[in-house]
Amino acid sequence: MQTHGPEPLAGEGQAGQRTGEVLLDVANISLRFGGVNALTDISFNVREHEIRAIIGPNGAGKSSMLNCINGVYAPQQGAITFRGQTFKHMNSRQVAEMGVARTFQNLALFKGMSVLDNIMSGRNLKIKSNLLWQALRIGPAVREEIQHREAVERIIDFLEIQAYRKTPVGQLPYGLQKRVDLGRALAMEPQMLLLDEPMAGMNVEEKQDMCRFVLDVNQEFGTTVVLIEHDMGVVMDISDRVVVLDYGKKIGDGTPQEVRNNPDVIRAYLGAEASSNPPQGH
Ligand SMILES: Nc1ncnc2c1ncn2[C@@H]1O[C@H](COP(=O)(O)OP(=O)(O)OP(=O)(O)O)[C@@H](O)[C@H]1O
Repeated sequence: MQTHGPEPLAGEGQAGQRTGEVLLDVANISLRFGGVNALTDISFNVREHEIRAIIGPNGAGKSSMLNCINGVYAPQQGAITFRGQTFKHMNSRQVAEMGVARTFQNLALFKGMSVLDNIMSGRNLKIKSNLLWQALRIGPAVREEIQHREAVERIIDFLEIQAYRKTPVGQLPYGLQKRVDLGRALAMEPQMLLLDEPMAGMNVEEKQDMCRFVLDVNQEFGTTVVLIEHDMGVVMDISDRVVVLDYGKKIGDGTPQEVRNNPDVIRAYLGAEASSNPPQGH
């Protein structure tokens, strides 16, 4: 398989001896919207168990990249290979079935439904019994429902949201809603989790909690994480490697330390009036 970017050997990730083989390989992706080149010839890879960040100024192409990976957008050029299987025209459901789950920048939860039911909705792909069995609550449907409920309860415990199990999601503070969104993605038991700005709009305490949960998911379940994040302190703290995009092009790729010292990256952030928020970390 073709690989890209600086190559730590398997097991040499920043966070210790835990990264493995290449799980996701993005090769020469280009995506256009009419006259806008959202992505131009982007290549990078993600290793098993890695936390890989995608950063860049506003409009750099980060969400577009995530949308290509999970089948929302079909790039005009390039190929994406997940677990050795290359997909060009795969839709979101097919990508999800392969083990890729995603959270969204703007929450896409069912606000009137309880925390429990929202997380349960993440199990849809895993429900095997047919609709008639489910409606009649007979046979395998009952056993299956018990299993799914147990899995959801484990996630609720893991995310420490037991007190809100029955609360309609719309009544929760924003930070907790983001946690429920993570829970719904985890309910798919994904091999790879795509997080689109998981800390956006959070206060310091909520960010610390979310960081802890992302690290715990990565370490306890071995889930590979790809995240878009604007908070450079968070990115520098929790990522093994970072891809930097600017105007749809890749301008940096490496460990947080390498990216922080990359003159192109510094220039892009300063140029994008982000001088108050260059990639310095804490
Ligand atoms: N569906 C679309 N139709 C037309 N243009 C789009 C579409 N999605 C993204 N773009 C354009 O592609 C470019 C990259 O946008 P994208 O949202 O991927 O950037 P981003 O790095 O995620 O930005 P932000 O940090 O502001 O969320 C922008 O110029 C944007 O206007």
